[in-house]
Amino acid sequence: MSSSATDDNPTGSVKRVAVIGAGVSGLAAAYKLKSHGVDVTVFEAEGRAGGRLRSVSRDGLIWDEGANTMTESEIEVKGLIDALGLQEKQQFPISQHKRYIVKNGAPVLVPTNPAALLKSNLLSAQSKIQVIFEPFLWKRSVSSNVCDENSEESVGGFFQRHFGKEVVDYLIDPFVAGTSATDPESLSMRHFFPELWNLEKRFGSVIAGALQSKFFDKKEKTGENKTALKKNKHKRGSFSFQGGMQTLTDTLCKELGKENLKLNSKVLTLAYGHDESSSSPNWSITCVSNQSTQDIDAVIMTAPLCNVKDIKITKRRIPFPLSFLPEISYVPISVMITAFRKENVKRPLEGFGVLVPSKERQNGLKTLGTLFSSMMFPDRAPSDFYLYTTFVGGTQNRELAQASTDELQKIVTSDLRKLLGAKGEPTFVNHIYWSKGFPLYGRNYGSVLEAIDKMEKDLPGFFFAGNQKGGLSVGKAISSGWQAADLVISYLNSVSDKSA
Ligand SMILES: Cc1cc2nc3c(=O)[nH]c(=O)nc-3n(C[C@H](O)[C@H](O)[C@H](O)COP(=O)(O)OP(=O)(O)OC[C@H]3O[C@@H](n4cnc5c(N)ncnc54)[C@H](O)[C@@H]3O)c2cc1C
Ligand SMILES: C=Cc1c2[nH]c(c1C)Cc1[nH]c(c(CCC(=O)O)c1C)Cc1[nH]c(c(C)c1CCC(=O)O)Cc1[nH]c(c(C)c1C=C)C2
Repeated sequence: MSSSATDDNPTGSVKRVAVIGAGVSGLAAAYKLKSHGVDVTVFEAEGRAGGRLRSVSRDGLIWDEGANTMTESEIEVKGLIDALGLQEKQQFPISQHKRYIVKNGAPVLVPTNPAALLKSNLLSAQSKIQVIFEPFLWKRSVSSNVCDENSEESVGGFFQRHFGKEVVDYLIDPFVAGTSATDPESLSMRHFFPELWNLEKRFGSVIAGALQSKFFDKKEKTGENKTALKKNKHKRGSFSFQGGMQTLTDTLCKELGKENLKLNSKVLTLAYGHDESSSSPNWSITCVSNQSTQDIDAVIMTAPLCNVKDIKITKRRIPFPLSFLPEISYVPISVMITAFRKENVKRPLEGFGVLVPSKERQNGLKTLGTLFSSMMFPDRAPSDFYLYTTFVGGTQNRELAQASTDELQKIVTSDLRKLLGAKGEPTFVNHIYWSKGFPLYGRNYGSVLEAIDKMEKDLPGFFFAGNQKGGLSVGKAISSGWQAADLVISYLNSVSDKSA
């Protein structure tokens, strides 16, 4: 092992870290560790890197089979994109704020501000009044209003208390469908919207709390250069990259170097403990290809917990049973890519896409929603075609998620006919089925986080990252990888200090 003392590496012995999983969280963690002079190896079960970032380019079409867009909401994201020199490749969707929700069988433009919400016909007058009076009805002083701190209240229950059933049906329901393929009743408010959950605890009213905390944020931000904030205004909101989202993970792989990425290397065992050759305790890993890697100082795990359960872990040669890991529910989802000749789409909508509330199943609609992929990114299809990405299934219809391609094509084409006036059959179809698309942030999610904490506490140098800890989005996955790398760096420094 090479050794050279640097600021990042005072003891001179280069530390070795294993990252399990080459999805965006694992690659972000590995990139951060390598930037700090750590010898990092990423082990990936599949024959490709990227995980749920998977872009395809074929027949003049470019589409994403996993994540389609991301945002810069997390501070680590902008830094990473800048460090990778990807700003020039960022693609911001044309008219991305034009989003539609179906009401009474027809797409309605989603209002982008409170005034527009009050003018729109998405909500009835009664619901609008309930929204207007929420800040007054839910003042913190009326403590009976605020739910019990530890209750596992559902997202639907929380929003119905504050805003009524119609807001749940026509705003919250499509939002959670469009951001996690779930439904308001199956999600835990505390775990899926932790910020709003805390706003109610602090302020009572969600609206009053959001305004005040946004106000505080603004006050804190006055120190920042206001023009810089304005300059970056267009940077807010969703974006992708030229070639699709996988451009991000491909770039991370390039920076990491082929020699540090082991594909087709599903990790089977993790062993922690002393071995003869090393002075300090460390980890060893065996993979499906019978490769064994010794003398590892720390491990970052980004594989889904359902896969972690299959890994044999030992601690000082004693089995470390994972029976305490709770059952995690995953959300199945099918993604169907379709292309139609423009002359065969009578009512094309401009913008980001359309969401179908579960209430609209009564109008015969069966999909969760459709992204207007070539409207957002015109270079993704020939100029005389529209490209769409439609989502089917989720917790609202697990069976439909695993329907056949032919059956799904019928369902998707029928919905696009109703919503966009699509005629005939698509000229191109591609179907991807994710059996475990998303971890479900359900009401038992506290036990999942406790189990993750227990592993990190009981296994020295073992850290979790990924979309099961801290949120589903690409940005949150990057942030969790970044934070795990920081924890590893601190851990390695503390181990070095002890042995110095
Ligand atoms: C259909 C779909 C659409 C989405 N759309 C969006 C979107 O528009 N915007 C957004 O922000 N987010 C979106 N997401 C969510 C986002 O893509 C994911 O949450 C995020 O990419 C997860 O990254 P990750 O690194 O945590 O996990 P993953 O990408 O799942 O990576 C985990 C990796 O671990 C590997 N692995 C598993 N077990 C082992 C093992 N034993 N040994 C070695 N490797 C192993 C897997 O093969 C995988 O490559 C979407 C997700 C899906 C499924
Ligand atoms: C119709 C179903 C889905 C669509 N995209 C996804 C599903 C299940 C997957 C998905 N999309 C986003 C995320 C990240 C969520 C997060 O926590 O940030 C995931 C897992 C991005 C996203 N999609 C929508 C919103 C509001 C967001 C958050 C970021 C942003 O504001 O862009 C809504 C939305 N999703 C879909 C459509 C058609 C749509 C709105 C019209 C497709």
